[in-house]
Amino acid sequence: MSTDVEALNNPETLWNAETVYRPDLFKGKVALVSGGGSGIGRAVALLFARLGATLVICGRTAEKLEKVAAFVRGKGGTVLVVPTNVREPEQVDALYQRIHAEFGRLDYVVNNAGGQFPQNAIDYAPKGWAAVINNNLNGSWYMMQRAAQYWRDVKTPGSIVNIVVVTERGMPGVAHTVAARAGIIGASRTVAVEWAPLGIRVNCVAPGLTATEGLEVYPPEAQKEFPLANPLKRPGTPMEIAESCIYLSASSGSFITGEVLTVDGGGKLWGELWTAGRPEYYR
Ligand SMILES: CCCCCCC/C=C/C(=O)SCCNC(=O)CCNC(=O)[C@H](O)C(C)(C)COP(=O)(O)OP(=O)(O)OC[C@H]1O[C@@H](n2cnc3c(N)ncnc32)[C@H](O)[C@@H]1OP(=O)(O)O
Ligand SMILES: NC(=O)C1=CN([C@@H]2O[C@H](COP(=O)(O)OP(=O)(O)OC[C@H]3O[C@@H](n4cnc5c(N)ncnc54)[C@H](OP(=O)(O)O)[C@@H]3O)[C@@H](O)[C@H]2O)C=CC1
Repeated sequence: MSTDVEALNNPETLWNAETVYRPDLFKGKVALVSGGGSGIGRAVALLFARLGATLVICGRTAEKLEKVAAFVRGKGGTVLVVPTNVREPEQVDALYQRIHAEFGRLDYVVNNAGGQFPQNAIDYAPKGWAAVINNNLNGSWYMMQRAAQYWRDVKTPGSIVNIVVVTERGMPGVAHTVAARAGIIGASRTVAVEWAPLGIRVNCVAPGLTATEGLEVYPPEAQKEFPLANPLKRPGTPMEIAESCIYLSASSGSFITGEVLTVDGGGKLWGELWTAGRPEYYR
């Protein structure tokens, strides 16, 4: 892939990238981004911070989070780092308690933490299936349910954006994650109705192939075919996904709930993604 993944994910580049949003959009607001230490999550976190939000980032690896935090603090922003494994409900609970103790409010959650490995579904070990479901269905659910409980208890409105994958045509090589994300999309549509009386909006962003360091887990034969992923014949950028998350979180999204915003360069209409390599039959 000729795309310069490192440059597109460089914090300074992201911080200075053009954005359609005004600098004080989130002044006085608090935003939580899971998986904020790398890739899409870092881009979303940096954009929230740039637009004036107080930022909370979580993920399993403290060092990655601290690097992002140091960068934002260097720009004058306020950041709280809470290392958290979203698969552990007690850790998720402690995260929300900490946010309340530090800031006394929370306005936006972008539920981005997640991941999977490419393998033909017929070969999944039960432990592998369970790990991906735990990460992407259970972990995302704990994060969104706890956010809703928080907003119910403090009686303030809130917005959740769940990062999922494009599920319409499935995606060979990652059936486990497609199953998990389809579950989150279904849950989001359902709780969008249940939680509307609480002033809580719940939406999803479904990125297509996006240029992050996370793509390194895919085999070279899959990477070679990345330009076939969509009619624009390029990966999306972390900034493009970040701006779509801001669109749904901010007042631009105030009449949108239970929706899935697909940001995939048209990939669900035309494109091929063989994440574990293309089988002979389809050559
Ligand atoms: C072609 C491009 C695709 C574009 C679009 C696709 C949509 C999404 C793209 C992205 O998400 S990009 C990147 C996002 N980041 C990641 O995916 C992070 C990397 N992945 C992981 O960290 C792991 O896959 C994980 C399983 C999610 C981590 O969970 P955990 O730490 O619990 O797992 P492990 O202990 O490592 O493994 C548990 C279990 O899982 C099986 N397994 C893990 N890796 C593989 C593998 N490479 N191949 C086959 N099986 C695997 C295995 O059963 C493991 O158990 P043990 O064998 O270790 O006992
Ligand atoms: N890049 C792409 O093409 C696409 C990505 N996505 C999704 O977007 C999201 C971001 O991916 P991307 O930025 O590309 O890849 P990354 O691997 O860079 O991001 C995943 C982030 O999630 C964190 N994370 C993973 N598991 C957990 C966990 N159990 N608890 C807390 N944090 C966790 C990771 O941090 P740590 O390991 O330190 O915990 C990491 O920061 C993922 O959900 C991914 O599946 C969806 C479609 C396409």
